[in-house]
Amino acid sequence: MLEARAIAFGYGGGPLLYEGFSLAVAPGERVQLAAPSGAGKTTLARILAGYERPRAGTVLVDGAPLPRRGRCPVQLVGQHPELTVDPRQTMAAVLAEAGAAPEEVERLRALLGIRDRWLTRYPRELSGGELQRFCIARALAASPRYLIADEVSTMLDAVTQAQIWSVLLAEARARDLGLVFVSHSPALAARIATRVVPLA
Ligand SMILES: Nc1ncnc2c1ncn2[C@@H]1O[C@H](COP(=O)(O)OP(=O)(O)OP(=O)(O)O)[C@@H](O)[C@H]1O
Repeated sequence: MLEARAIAFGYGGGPLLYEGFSLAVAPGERVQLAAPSGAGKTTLARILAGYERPRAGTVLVDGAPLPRRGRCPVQLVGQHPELTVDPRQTMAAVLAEAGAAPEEVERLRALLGIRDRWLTRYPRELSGGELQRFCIARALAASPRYLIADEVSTMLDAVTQAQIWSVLLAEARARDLGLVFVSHSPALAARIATRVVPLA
């Protein structure tokens, strides 16, 4: 179980975005975080994956806090893939970061349509959609128990969006992954979600 318990968060000394927010996600559940723009969905996604520390409350996986180093059981894929890759690394190195077996990397590459010729390039030499495929492959290669997907397909055309979500859905089902996602597309959300959680 992924649990956020009594989370309070505000940026700097600013007002709280939320207080006493709790959420529990079981393996296999696909939870849509729903709230108006600016309510703090992206922030909560970062808190759940351990990238932001709440002012109060805790994030637990099976009762234990997220590990401070090593592979995190909660992986985040965000809406700005260019911010999450090292610009000095080739894409082959980015993909290898998760430390997965070569066959698994190969399988994910094939599923996500990652071309051979992209591997020797640097992040700035790929389109946003191409880069996002790498970020999704890297997150899945880290064998997460929970995946947080924050508007992962916002920048993609309809065909690529459908392809990426069908991979995410198939992987989530096959691995009994818990999924927490943010999407501004009602049609997509209705297809993916097993539950909708309002943020405020
Ligand atoms: N690093 C930051 N420092 C200060 N304020 C921030 C920071 N990041 C976000 N905010 C503010 O915190 C609030 C929540 O932002 P967040 O991106 O989590 O909202 P959101 O619900 O994901 O919005 P959207 O649906 O528009 O993407 C917003 O008012 C935003 O301006």
